[in-house]
Amino acid sequence: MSRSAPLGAPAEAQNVLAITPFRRLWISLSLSNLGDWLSLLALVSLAAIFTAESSTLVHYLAVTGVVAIKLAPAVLLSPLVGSLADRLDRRWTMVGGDVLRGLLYVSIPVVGLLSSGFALQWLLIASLLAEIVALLWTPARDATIPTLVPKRMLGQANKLTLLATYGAAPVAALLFAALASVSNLLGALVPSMANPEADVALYLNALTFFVAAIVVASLPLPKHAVSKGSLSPNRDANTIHAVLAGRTAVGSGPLVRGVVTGLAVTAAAGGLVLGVGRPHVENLGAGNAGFGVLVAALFLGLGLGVVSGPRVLKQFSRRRLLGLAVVLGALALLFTGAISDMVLSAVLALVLGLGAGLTWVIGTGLISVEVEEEQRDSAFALLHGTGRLALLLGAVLAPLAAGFAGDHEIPLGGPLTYDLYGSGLVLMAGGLIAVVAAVVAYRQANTGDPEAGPGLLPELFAALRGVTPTAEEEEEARLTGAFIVLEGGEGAGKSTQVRELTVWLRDQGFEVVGTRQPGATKLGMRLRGILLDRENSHITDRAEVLLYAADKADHVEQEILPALRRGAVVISDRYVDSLLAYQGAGRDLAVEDVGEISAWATQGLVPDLTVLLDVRPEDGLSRLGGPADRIESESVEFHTRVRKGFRSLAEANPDRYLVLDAREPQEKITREIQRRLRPLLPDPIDSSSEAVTGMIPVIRPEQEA
Ligand SMILES: Nc1ncnc2c1ncn2[C@@H]1O[C@H](COP(=O)(O)OP(=O)(O)O)[C@@H](O)[C@H]1O
Ligand SMILES: Cc1cn([C@H]2C[C@H](O)[C@@H](COP(=O)(O)OP(=O)(O)O)O2)c(=O)[nH]c1=O
Repeated sequence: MSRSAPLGAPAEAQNVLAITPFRRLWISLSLSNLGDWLSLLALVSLAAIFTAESSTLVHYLAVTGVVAIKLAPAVLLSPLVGSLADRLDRRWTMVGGDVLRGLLYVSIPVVGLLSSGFALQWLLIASLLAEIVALLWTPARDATIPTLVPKRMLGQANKLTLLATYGAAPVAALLFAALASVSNLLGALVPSMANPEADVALYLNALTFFVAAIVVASLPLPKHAVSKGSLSPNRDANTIHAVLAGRTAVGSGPLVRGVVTGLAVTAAAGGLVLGVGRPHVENLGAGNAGFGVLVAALFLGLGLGVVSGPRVLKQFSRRRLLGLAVVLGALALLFTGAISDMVLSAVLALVLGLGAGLTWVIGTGLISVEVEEEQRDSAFALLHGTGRLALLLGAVLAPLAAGFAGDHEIPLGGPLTYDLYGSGLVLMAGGLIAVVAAVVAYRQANTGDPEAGPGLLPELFAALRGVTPTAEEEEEARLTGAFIVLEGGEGAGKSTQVRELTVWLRDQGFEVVGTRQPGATKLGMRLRGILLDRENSHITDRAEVLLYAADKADHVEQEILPALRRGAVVISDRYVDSLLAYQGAGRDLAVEDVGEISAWATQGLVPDLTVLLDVRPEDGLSRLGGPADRIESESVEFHTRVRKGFRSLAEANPDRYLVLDAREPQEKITREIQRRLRPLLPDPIDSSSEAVTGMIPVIRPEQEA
């Protein structure tokens, strides 16, 4: 179906959480992730608290150090450690990893208590060790999921894992804010704690890891052969490699460049807020609670953007919306820096997260629809890689730059002064650069848009009023199903295969529409009656073309297009090739003329795959029972021309055809078609739901057990 988007996902009726081992693993993952995010906030806060008395530069540098240690290993080192992880037992890697991380996090406040001089150093060392352990733990987790969940439910399982990973962030941030707001109480209860909220966050964090370890230890995991083969680093996990390899995808047009630039801008903006957020809220007079709220707002906005993206302004150009989302994120960053108010900063962080989330879903959506299949994988790899690198660079460079810029008091004359802090300066400067880059991204994404409608504002107003810009655009956006056609001469076995495939696909949870031409609609039934009635031998060749074409027009508009818009898989017994072969080649009319008429009648809808069951007319006709209809009773020469017609159509377009010998046993033919169809069916992971940030490596669709 040349106009369509990728295939629709199977309607997943069952709930993957009903699988007990997966549910337990998922709970343990959610706990570990919650602990992980909590530790990021606690460590940044501790680093800020430990250096509160030091110079501004040291203060900011300590924050830089923690952020770099928490984020960099996952982005830069995962391929090296990932291949080592393949050689270890998964269960014990996860259990050991959780226990070790728990112990390391407990050790941070304990060492702080025993030797305050060594506290900051140990904090940095222990967090680095914990991150290295996490690098081994993540691939073990990723490889365990496919062993617990049937293949067809992997997509759902991966979405839930992503939810556990990123959904944990706002929960952890709010929890941290809550802890901070009761810190006086905590301090009074346990007077020996130097930094109550950060210490309690770390103890809680350790507890989540210990519980996660117990859950995983008791999981009934199937034994797996520990890989002893050569090291095989996962290409996608290596961010730098992915970015380098994906550069070729940039050549595929300004759209990819626009999406990559846009994501880099919003990811870096998010990184800036993570990086200088703690010192920034301190400058605004809010401590740890403010930092928790800021991070929670950022991630809530992100989640909101990802979830609402596909539904926002449905009738508005996706390319323009992408550009606007990037601009929105950049402006939010600029204002966060310029406005010294905690509540407004939190609202702006939410808007920034929203912009980043929208950029991510709209960008990935555009790439999966508009980038050629061969380029698509490298475009996604490039997108993931740049997003993660930009986030890391933003988060690490921001406190560094803020430290060098320093905090200043600008006299405004008289007793009035304006406090210009390094953190605010970095956010504003970053915001300015981001706005410029966002405008570039907007232009790139909208260069050469074949469907560019009226100007931005008229289209925006029209979309807000709910006016459809063009009927075509709307259709384009909505064809998400798959269209498969079976063709061939009389008695080739088409109806038999349509039946088999329908059952097979329904079993996998797809909505399937098995249909045929002519005669699938009310009008079609009447036309079929006229066309196949042997009494109607007077029908002229041209009239015959138009009658079959009328059936197709009705069928496409009333049945096929609505089903494809719903995301169904449509399998049709005969389509336009029958018209070209029977009326074009068979009747000896000009195939080009017949082609034009059928393209007009079918609104240009082309199948994703046409299976030609090739059969000699004598063999096919001999399989049929009952009296021959008007077409079946044509001469063998006519049917031989039809067969040639089909074969030359398939030869002219081998990518879109599967030609099979109809004399083969029926089951073998079914298997061959299934094999060809499988890669066309939806990927178990929905690419639009993949990770936007790089804290934890992107979950890969499938890994061999
Ligand atoms: N691969 C096959 N080998 C032998 N007979 C077959 C095969 N596929 C189908 N048939 C039989 O041939 C006849 C015609 O099949 P059918 O699917 O109705 O063909 P079509 O729809 O192409 O006219 C049926 O009796 C069917 O059982
Ligand atoms: C769809 C279509 C069918 N036909 C012919 C082929 C068939 O002989 C007839 C449809 O009959 P049908 O019984 O559906 O085919 P089969 O017997 O192979 O299952 O109409 C055309 O000539 N042009 C067309 O465009």
